[in-house]
Amino acid sequence: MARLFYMIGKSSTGKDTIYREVISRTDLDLNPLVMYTTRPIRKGETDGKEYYFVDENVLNELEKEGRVIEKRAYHTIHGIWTYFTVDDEHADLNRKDYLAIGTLESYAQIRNYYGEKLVVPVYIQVEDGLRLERALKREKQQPVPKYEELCRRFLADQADYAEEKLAKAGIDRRFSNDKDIMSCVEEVAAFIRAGQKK
Ligand SMILES: Nc1ncnc2c1ncn2[C@@H]1O[C@H](COP(=O)(O)OP(=O)(O)OP(=O)(O)O)[C@@H](O)[C@H]1O
Repeated sequence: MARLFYMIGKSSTGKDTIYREVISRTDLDLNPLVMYTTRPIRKGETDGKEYYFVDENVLNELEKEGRVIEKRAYHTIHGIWTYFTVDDEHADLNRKDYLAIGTLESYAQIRNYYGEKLVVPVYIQVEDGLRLERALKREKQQPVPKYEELCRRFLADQADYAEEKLAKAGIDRRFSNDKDIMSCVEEVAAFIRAGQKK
């Protein structure tokens, strides 16, 4: 049976980094399920890789066509950034295994859309102080660091990933990325491999 391994976690827990490592493991044969966003592209990102970077008009068109599975809008200090998943020609969930990154909320909606058996959550966590340090270091490397946005996201994450919400969504397994990134990658890869055999 095909599966969608859905990676979630607060900002700067290492999801993108772990995602890149895990998806490159040819033995796992995972396909990317790339989401869409209206947020501006960051330095080092590629359209169609981390996200499809589109504008509001494209989002409105896709919604009219009934192809938006889930969407979430963030009221940032730079305007509204919408992240969304589209039932498009890239998703062949009947035959292939996929790896995606999303939020706890989008996970719940995707699971409702595709079903519990198909969507497997992979929750990444990092101790908050360490996570804030990593977020700041990453932001400093941007041409125009957006520190207010970093703080907003940090605080929003505390509410979005509250323990009761994790419990309600049925997240019982956690992958810690407090230490060396590769040990977390190995743990996630082993979990996916075991899930593929079930
Ligand atoms: N184990 C680790 N040790 C040290 N630094 C790490 C580790 N894992 C990730 N990082 C660094 O932490 C920063 C955040 O990682 P990354 O961008 O992958 O997080 P993310 O969860 O995808 O964040 P966001 O959701 O905000 O996009 C990056 O600069 C990354 O290089």
